[in-house]
Amino acid sequence: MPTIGVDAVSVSQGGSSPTEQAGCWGAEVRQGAAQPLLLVAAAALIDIDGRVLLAQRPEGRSMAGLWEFPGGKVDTGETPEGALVRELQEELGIDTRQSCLAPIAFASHAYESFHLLMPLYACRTWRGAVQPREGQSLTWVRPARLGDYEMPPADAPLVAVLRDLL
Ligand SMILES: Nc1nc2c([nH]c(=O)n2[C@H]2C[C@H](O)[C@@H](COP(=O)(O)OP(=O)(O)OP(=O)(O)O)O2)c(=O)[nH]1
Repeated sequence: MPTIGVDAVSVSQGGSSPTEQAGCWGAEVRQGAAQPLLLVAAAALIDIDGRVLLAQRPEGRSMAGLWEFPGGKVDTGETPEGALVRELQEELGIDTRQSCLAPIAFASHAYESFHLLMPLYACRTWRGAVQPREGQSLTWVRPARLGDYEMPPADAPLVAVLRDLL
């Protein structure tokens, strides 16, 4: 059986240069010099009614006003899961050390000054009551209504996965 070489595949894609190709989410697929990679861990907290928690990014931060999944940057020496447990305690006052943090999707998105790599974990149980510890607004959203909330561009694929999953 004949094999198809890489050249043949390139031709079938239209022959545009790699940096001009659009990804499946309309984002530019950058090759060559990469921006620094930023690792962020985020959670889809799911309540007993199947709603997902979104937090609004406060004034003074990048992308202020947009709704996001709770979480934050993974510090040096931390695992993504460890960082997430810490962030959920800091931001929401909940304890997820004994929780099942199930990886369900990840975002890989080129922002202007960094490339975001963000695993998303589903979490259905935690200790304590969810509270906005950092002055952020919080809302519980049915999966079908996630599209009503303006979120960072990196989150679009994650919303699609959640809608399918829940
Ligand atoms: N937690 C979280 N961050 C997200 C999401 N989508 C998305 O693009 N991000 C980006 C925004 C930030 O650049 C970065 C998370 O950083 P962070 O929350 O720990 O820190 P920060 O707001 O102080 O970030 P920054 O102002 O320095 O940009 O990931 C999301 O759904 N959840």
